[in-house]
Amino acid sequence: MSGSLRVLLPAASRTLARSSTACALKYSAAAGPARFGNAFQFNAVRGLASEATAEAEVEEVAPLQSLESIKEALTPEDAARLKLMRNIGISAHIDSGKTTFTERVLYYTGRIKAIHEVRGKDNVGAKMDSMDLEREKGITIQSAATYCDWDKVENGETKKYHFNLIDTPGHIDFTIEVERALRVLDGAVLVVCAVSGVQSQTITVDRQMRRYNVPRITFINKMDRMGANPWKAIEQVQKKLKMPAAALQVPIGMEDNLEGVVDIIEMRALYNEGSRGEVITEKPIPENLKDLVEEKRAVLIETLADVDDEIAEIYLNEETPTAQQLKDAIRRATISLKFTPVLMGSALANRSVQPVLDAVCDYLPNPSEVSNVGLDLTKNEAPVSLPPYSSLPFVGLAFKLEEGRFGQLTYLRVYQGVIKKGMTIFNTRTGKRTKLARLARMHSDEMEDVAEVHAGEICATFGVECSSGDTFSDGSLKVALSSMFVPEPVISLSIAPKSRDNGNFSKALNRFQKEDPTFTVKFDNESKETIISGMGELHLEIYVERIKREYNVECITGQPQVAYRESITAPAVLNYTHKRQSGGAGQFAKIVGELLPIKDQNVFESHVVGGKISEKFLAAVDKGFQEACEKGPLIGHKVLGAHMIVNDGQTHLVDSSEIAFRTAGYYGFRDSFMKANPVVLEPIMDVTITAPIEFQGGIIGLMNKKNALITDTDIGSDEFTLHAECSLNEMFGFATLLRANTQGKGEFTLEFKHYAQASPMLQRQLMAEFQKKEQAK
Ligand SMILES: Nc1nc2c(ncn2[C@@H]2O[C@H](COP(=O)(O)OP(=O)(O)OP(=O)(O)O)[C@@H](O)[C@H]2O)c(=O)[nH]1
Repeated sequence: MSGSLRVLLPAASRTLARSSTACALKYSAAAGPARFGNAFQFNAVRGLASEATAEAEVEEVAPLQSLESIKEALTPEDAARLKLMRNIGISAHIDSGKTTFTERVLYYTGRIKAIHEVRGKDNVGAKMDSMDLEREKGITIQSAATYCDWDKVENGETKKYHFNLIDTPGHIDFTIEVERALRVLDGAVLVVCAVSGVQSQTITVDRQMRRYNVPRITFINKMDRMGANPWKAIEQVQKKLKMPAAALQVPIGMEDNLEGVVDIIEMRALYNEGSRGEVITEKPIPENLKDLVEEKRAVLIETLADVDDEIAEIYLNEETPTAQQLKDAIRRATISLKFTPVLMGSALANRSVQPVLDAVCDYLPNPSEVSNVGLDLTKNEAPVSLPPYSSLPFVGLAFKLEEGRFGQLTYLRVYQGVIKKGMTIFNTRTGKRTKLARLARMHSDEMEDVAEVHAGEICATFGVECSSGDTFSDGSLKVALSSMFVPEPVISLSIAPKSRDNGNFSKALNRFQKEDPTFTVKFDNESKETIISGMGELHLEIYVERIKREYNVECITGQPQVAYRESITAPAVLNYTHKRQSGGAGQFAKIVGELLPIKDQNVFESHVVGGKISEKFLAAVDKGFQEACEKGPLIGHKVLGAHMIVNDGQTHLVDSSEIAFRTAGYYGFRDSFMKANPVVLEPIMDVTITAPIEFQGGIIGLMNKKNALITDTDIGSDEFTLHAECSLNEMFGFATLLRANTQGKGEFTLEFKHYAQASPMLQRQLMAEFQKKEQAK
């Protein structure tokens, strides 16, 4: 995937992405989940984080300031403020009920006065789905940020917790939104459907959360549905997500008769009463549930004993832990990513949402319990920790850009210090300074102006020139939180406005490109076409629709095209001389070396000794090589997997120049490439299809026809899920096909898996098409 970063990120982030990997092992798990500035570091340390979890005693990352000044920096007011703050996301498979759940959270916390359903009859739509398109399709496309306060009673005292909440989309095509949200969150609620259990997207978001070390609590929703089975869902969390999990509750009644839950830690029954379930009434545990409660409490203790030393000791001594001991252990194990506590209820039926809010306070970390790591740009990008204390200099990350009614809106997470209206902030990538005219806290598409925002918080600013992923400081620090993991676009299509462009078409493309790094736009000089690329058909379809609705520009689009890659399968000799003698100054450059296959990246290396070719000329060869990799010789697609080594060559005193060496790099590569057994690679996708059981045979037949490799099938009570690997090429138009074959009841997701060699027939066909196009020029 490194190729994607090289292509998609601005130059500064590129350097960070590469160099920071080297210091990845300076990782501290002991202090809680460490967040690195860069996803690649996560990949590098993920093994540590997920396998050894918090036991991994790795060197702690030093803070920017001295330890003494850090200690002094934490004022008692700040400590109290942070203790009551939670930055959380809500993630799940499509249609699990995230938006419905969030709507209840906003209602119960008093943030909104009425509940509107997703695709509800009142035509208002849920608060968090603010785009028209979202309300129409009933899906969440953009993540929306909001905040609310939750009054929690602790030992008879009411404490006001402050939540920053991000609703994230479930569709794989909008996966970058999920990645962005996770980067800035300290914890998450994973919503799982009580009937469907762990689904394909649950696994994807879980993987994303692991990448960003986000602790999570699990909420099993839709307990009011027929066939709801929380125990099966928990088993799936353990097996499919490979995460120790246990219920903290037992449902009172099921399906239509769901009344509330038994809290098996405090041993009390909690009933939702009132027309919106807003009143929680505590009662003794119903007689008929006592055995089940005992059984599930024992399971909870046993599961915790496996992941927490204190509970293990109590368990081995055959003692019973107290409620407080259990709570402390759950908190420790959840924050160190060793366990996920499971709660259950129904958002739609207004059952048992409030205990989830209590669990967020009890078990998810506050910003000071997550160690965030930045890179010190003045010290060779050495990792530095950024404690969320208000008295330290300001550092913030722009994690999302959005064109709002009031101009460009930039969402910021404040990692350190305080951001104030009127202050000048400094973009550590571009060096640009901006005076902050406005600062706001967002509530979906509405906002509330504020004068200052403290460390740990999320806010929005206006008119700040930047790209998504840029770091800001007050000017006294030069640190970068660096970029997020950016998946590579796998699909492209040509697009043109139906009538003459009055500027709106380009405006729309510029804006979407800036907001969404997985959406790219380029102009193909040869075909004179504008090409947009993205993560799937739906992803691009949504943008075409938004250009029409938001910019009033109807577009004509071409057939979707697969992003193929060209690669080599054997080593080849490099020996190329570029010589030109036509009047004026001549050109001369000779390079000798080899071309080798390498996995998932393109690398240029020089082994030239004794200054036979100067550094300047070698850099020019590298440029020529990179240029050639942009358009391969076979079918004009990007090259992936080429390692060019130059170990010898020749220069001419007068005729050698950078241009000459760049040309030699370009043509030398192409020449060797053709001798290195070249092949075309095509994207292979992970396909997950869910549909009612009666369609199983038909769908298997459909996938066999597409030469898909069926890797797994799961049969539920009324639905089945099929997992397969299939080339993207074969999956075009699958939405229509699946609809037709399942009476519109089937669903599927596609996720890029890897590149694999295309069949000889497809290669021949693509090459013939390319040659025809070249000849027609
Ligand atoms: N029976 C039942 N239906 C629910 C429940 N929660 C949500 N739903 C329904 O499930 C559907 C999907 O709910 P959403 O809240 O839009 O789900 P989502 O996860 O936000 O969906 P995306 O944004 O498309 O990913 C809607 O029709 C809801 O009314 C529940 O607790 N019980």
